Amino acid sequence: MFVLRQCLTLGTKSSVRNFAAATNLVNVKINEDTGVVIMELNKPPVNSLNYELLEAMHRTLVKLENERCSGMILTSSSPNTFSAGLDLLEMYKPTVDKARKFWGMLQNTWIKLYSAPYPTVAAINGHSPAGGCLLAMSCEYRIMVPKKKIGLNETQLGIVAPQWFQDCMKNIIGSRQAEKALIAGTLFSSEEAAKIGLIDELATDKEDLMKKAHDFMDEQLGLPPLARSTVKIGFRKDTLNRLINSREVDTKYFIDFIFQPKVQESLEMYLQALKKK
Ligand SMILES: CC/C=C\C/C=C\C/C=C\CCC/C=C/C(=O)SCCNC(=O)CCNC(=O)[C@H](O)C(C)(C)COP(=O)(O)OP(=O)(O)OC[C@H]1O[C@@H](n2cnc3c(N)ncnc32)[C@H](O)[C@@H]1OP(=O)(O)O
Repeated sequence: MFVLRQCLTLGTKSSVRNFAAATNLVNVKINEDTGVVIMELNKPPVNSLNYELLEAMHRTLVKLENERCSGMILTSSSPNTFSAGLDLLEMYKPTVDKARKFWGMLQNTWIKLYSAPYPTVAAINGHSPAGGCLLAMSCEYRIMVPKKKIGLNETQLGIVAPQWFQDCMKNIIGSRQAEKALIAGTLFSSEEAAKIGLIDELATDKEDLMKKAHDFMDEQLGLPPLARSTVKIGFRKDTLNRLINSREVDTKYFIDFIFQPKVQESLEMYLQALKKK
């Protein structure tokens, strides 16, 4: 399979097609021979997840349902960051309507990504805090370059990782480790994340990252797809249903929380600190 992949990558015949996207916020390429898709987040400088980026991801995930997609590798075009998490400007002094629309799109995107029947790999080529970590945790397998940071650091910002973010972490590293990490808002180095199982593999560099992502994909493509996806969804259904059955309550928590003056103050201070860096 590896030889086949090399031929497809290096061969003269171009079997890779750009997947028509209505925006350049995501670059999507599908290998027409293998059906493997690479979705690259492309919102410089740090892929902060605003409504438009989430909508572009969601639209792509919906489109992939009608394509011969056998698997998806999620990565980023930024040299240093996989995703900086939710765009803080979506939470800082929004209108209620804007906040509601934003949160709804985040929920939609997560539900699609978490429940994708095909194998999904996060090729984490840079920092991946908070919502960035959520995206990575929603994939089935995580590979990361060295010396970057990943984790749910919301507490450090004076905000709270929603239940479904927390559930994703618990499912990966276990309840005790997750509780400690969530309370402290720990950002782990790539190396620490590998030790506790938050990521599955460390890559040596970006080239090795993509090679390892394709290796994982090759292994998965050798499995009977229906059996594979049935087991996957079986493992994920409780976490999915917990949000699906409480979307409205979850949105209300989000809105009530971010509109508190103390939370707005924390966000303002954090945004200023980021700008001053
Ligand atoms: C049980 C639960 C019950 C109830 C819960 C109820 C409610 C929940 C309520 C809220 C939930 C919210 C959940 C939130 C999730 C999130 O994802 S919040 C976002 C957290 N993200 C971060 O903390 C990361 C911040 N960014 C960084 O640390 C760094 O930028 C980086 C390490 C990612 C990259 O570093 P550099 O390469 O050095 O880049 P710069 O820092 O210089 O940044 C460049 C540029 O981008 C701006 N920026 C960075 N991150 C963000 C962001 N997340 N949003 C918006 N903008 C961002 C930064 O300010 C710089 O801007 P300029 O100075 O160039 O204008």
